[in-house]
Amino acid sequence: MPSSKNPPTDSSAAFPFVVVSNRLPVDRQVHADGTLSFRTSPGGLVTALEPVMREADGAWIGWTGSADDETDPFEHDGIHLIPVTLTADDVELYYEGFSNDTLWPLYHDVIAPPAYHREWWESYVTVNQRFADRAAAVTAENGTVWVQDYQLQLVPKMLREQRPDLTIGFFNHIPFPAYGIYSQLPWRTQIIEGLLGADVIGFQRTADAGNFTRAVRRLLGHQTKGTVIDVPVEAEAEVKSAKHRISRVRDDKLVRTVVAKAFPISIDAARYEELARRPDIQERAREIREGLGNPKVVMLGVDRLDYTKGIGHRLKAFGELLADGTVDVEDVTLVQVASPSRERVTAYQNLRDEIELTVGRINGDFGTISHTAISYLHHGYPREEMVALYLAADVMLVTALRDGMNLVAKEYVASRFDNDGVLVLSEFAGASDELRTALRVNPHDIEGLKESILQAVAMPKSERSRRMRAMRKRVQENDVARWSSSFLATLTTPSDGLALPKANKAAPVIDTDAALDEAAE
Ligand SMILES: O=P(O)(O)OC[C@H]1O[C@H](O[C@H]2O[C@H](CO)[C@@H](O)[C@H](O)[C@H]2O)[C@H](O)[C@@H](O)[C@@H]1O
Ligand SMILES: O=c1ccn([C@@H]2O[C@H](COP(=O)(O)OP(=O)(O)O)[C@@H](O)[C@H]2O)c(=O)[nH]1
Repeated sequence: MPSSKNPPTDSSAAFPFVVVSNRLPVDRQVHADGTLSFRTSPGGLVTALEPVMREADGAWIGWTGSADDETDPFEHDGIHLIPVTLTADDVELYYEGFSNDTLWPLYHDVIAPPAYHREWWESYVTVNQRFADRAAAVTAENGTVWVQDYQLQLVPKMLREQRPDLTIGFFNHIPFPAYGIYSQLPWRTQIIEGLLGADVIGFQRTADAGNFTRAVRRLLGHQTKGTVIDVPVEAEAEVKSAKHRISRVRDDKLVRTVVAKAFPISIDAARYEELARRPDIQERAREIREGLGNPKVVMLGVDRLDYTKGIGHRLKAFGELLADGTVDVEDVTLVQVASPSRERVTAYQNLRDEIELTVGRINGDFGTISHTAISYLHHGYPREEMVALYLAADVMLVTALRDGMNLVAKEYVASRFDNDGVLVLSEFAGASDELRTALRVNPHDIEGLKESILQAVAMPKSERSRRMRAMRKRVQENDVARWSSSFLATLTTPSDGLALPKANKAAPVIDTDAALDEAAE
């Protein structure tokens, strides 16, 4: 049932291509004097989708980041933005609760314990319906809707029920857990059914797609082959509208074919290199090093302050290196950007306390009047400053315990047009599938992490350059434009790459009108 918030926009505003994500790329802020300002929303989803949307003539549906904000649709940077209102209760139950205290820890291998509350689930259903209604109201006939991420997993099914004419894609930016973990979720079947409303479901890693497909088999018993899932067709409208994806399988059953496959996300690599080549940004990088007292080695960590990012493990390794004297505070400084995130969720508040206590202890124990061991920054910085930090850093530390992709790792590589710098990269971040010449680490193994940090600090220039060149090639070739075009190509040309079951091979596409007649007889 359509929800009352944000009633459908005028039908004249119909977009052939619509992206739906929890967050819009910017928070629109109205100041007391009536002036407006825009602040970039946190996180890699926005970093990745912004360039895609600037190229596409579509609309982006999402939340502005403030409770009870009833902002009308507006244009920003050439992108048409359509806000969805979240009340203070929605923020607490749907966003902070079910999305970030149930799904987030569950999907990140229960690093923190997920909480299961029925009222959070109810709010998740209500808010997903609101996003689906909004998309249904603004998308042109036979248009394409691309739904993003774990906050909106019910939207594909809800949207298909209202608008079977649409082509629907879904991309999951975070890991999809193994069935042994996923099966904890009291609403595990509803979520899988929600996702199967899409025609193509994208994941960061092949392992995530495999975990999802296994969950589909275990919970629903649907047939799967390779990346293709056969979903039995129930509604007549579905058959009539989605001809190209309907096929007949054994026993004359009609199925929709859904593709579940890895499409590793990336960044606008050329844009990062362009920024890194700017003289003012290079000057800023020099200033940063000077401000730190020109240490021999600058190490850098950049993360949302999130327990998945392994910031504590990184600090432990660095603290032990200082304690055992292998690293001298006069020579090596760690800059840790920990940008504020989900600050009302208890697990995030506890994490902040822990991290800040550890930083304080390490600085107190090892700092000198002229050198601080860790420069800790609890801020969110604009992209230009991020690039200056990347240029200033000899060693980049990405030690996530679990991470969908980690765009910071790719941004570091894209910015280092000088082919210098060493990336220490957790094997539990999606980026590690591609950046094979990084120093790959298991962040739980503190001894191994310490050894890798020492190896990075002492690495000869020729080896740094060889490793960085290989990673740069990969990031330049597989940039965000390639990510979106390969996803959208799979979405809009469904026969591409489909490993159809044997019974379908002779006639993968059927005459659906005739099939309906037959079914009616
Ligand atoms: O919107 P927030 O709750 O403030 O969180 C920010 C975003 O965090 C997550 O980002 C993920 O997407 C990145 C791009 O694909 C990926 O590199 C990273 O590994 C993920 O953690 C989240 O998935 C987004 O929905 C949030 O907007
Ligand atoms: O102060 C900051 C910290 C981070 N970021 C950006 O936030 C994104 C983080 O994405 P990532 O995939 O690494 O992790 P997520 O936060 O999405 O889990 C990257 O584009 C960073 O450059 C930023 O612009 N300013």
